[in-house]
Amino acid sequence: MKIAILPGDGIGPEIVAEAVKVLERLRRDGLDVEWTHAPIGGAGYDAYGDPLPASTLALAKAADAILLGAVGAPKYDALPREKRPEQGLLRIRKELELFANLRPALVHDELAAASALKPERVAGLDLLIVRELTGDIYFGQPRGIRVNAAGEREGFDTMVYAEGEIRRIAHVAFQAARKRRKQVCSVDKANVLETSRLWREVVTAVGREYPDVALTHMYVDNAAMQLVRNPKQFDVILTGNMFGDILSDEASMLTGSIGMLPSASLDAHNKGLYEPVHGSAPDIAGQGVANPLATILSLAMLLRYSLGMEEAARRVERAVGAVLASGVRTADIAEPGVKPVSTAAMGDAVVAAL
Ligand SMILES: NC(=O)c1ccc[n+]([C@@H]2O[C@H](COP(=O)([O-])OP(=O)(O)OC[C@H]3O[C@@H](n4cnc5c(N)ncnc54)[C@H](O)[C@@H]3O)[C@@H](O)[C@H]2O)c1
Ligand SMILES: CC(C)[C@H](C(=O)O)[C@@H](O)C(=O)O
Ligand SMILES: [Mg+2]
Repeated sequence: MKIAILPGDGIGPEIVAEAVKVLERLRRDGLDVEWTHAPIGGAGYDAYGDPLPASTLALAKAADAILLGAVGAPKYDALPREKRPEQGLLRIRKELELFANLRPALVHDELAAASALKPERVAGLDLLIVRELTGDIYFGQPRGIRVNAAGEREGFDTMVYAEGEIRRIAHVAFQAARKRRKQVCSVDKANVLETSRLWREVVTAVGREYPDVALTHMYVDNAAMQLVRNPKQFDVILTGNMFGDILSDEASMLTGSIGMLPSASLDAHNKGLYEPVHGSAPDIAGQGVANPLATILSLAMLLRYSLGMEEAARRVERAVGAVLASGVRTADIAEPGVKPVSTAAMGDAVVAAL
């Protein structure tokens, strides 16, 4: 099995190095995997003048799965849009048709005290955000900055969803719910947006094919509030690209830190790109303090969904659980009075637990 490793920018290379340590350990134990590194984002721009170099895309297409760190850094902010690091990520998602973004928010008991909420509100929390990833206002045309009739510049984007795009992501959510607690909450803004009215209609129709799964609908503003008020009411949250982006960062704080949240972005055949939900964290990049667990847990998802190596995936997740139980903490999840360890020490602890 071949994995393309795309570290990216900022803390990306630091956290990905720890996931690679885990892979090295698994390979020593007989796992049949090999991997190749390639630049993406700002690193791609620096090397080839393109945030998604053709060689990186070719490597990603040829691989069985992709592990990505994060992209983006302030030094690229002034570049035209197509040269900016984030475009590398958006393009690889689109090129590989990775329309299904799974973002599980799971509270490890040991971290309940680190949650933004009271421990009893989040203890045992296990929700899954199913975010559509290749449509919505992220990709809709037209978009740009133009001069309006008053002679003023105005920015505009287009929010658009085709029925087929809604239908296929809805199926992913209902199928996921079948393996869980059989509840889907579809999140939209159907009281205001036409896109959302169609979204609700199509999701409702797909829901009829899953009579064993309970479907509810919620407006996104209410969902943002309910996630904080009573997150355990949710099993699977199904939503579009932009709402899912925002709600998943919010959900991360229920688990203690954004440094804990992994993700899988899958195509129709479970080929996937795996990455932490967080970004390149320029404020802490280069300091060796970032939490690598979201990336290591993304590797576990990669082993499970794209390589079919369920036992190896569980082994990695158990190792992370054991490390948390032993009290090892990076700064983002350290309780008051606990001396945090470095990124590398956290990776070493996971390898040792393996
Ligand atoms: N998937 C991605 O590659 C991705 C995702 C989000 C943002 N970005 C990009 O990253 C850059 C920075 O964006 P931002 O600051 O809004 O979001 P961010 O997620 O990078 O950082 C937000 C905050 O969370 C902290 N944080 C993030 N990951 C952490 C980790 N593993 N351990 C400890 N703390 C962590 C950061 O230090 C920062 O304080 C931007 O260029 C943005 O476009 C990329
Ligand atoms: C960097 C950005 C393009 C990306 C997104 O908005 O999808 C990020 O925030 C994410 O959550 O993966
Ligand atoms: Mg995001």
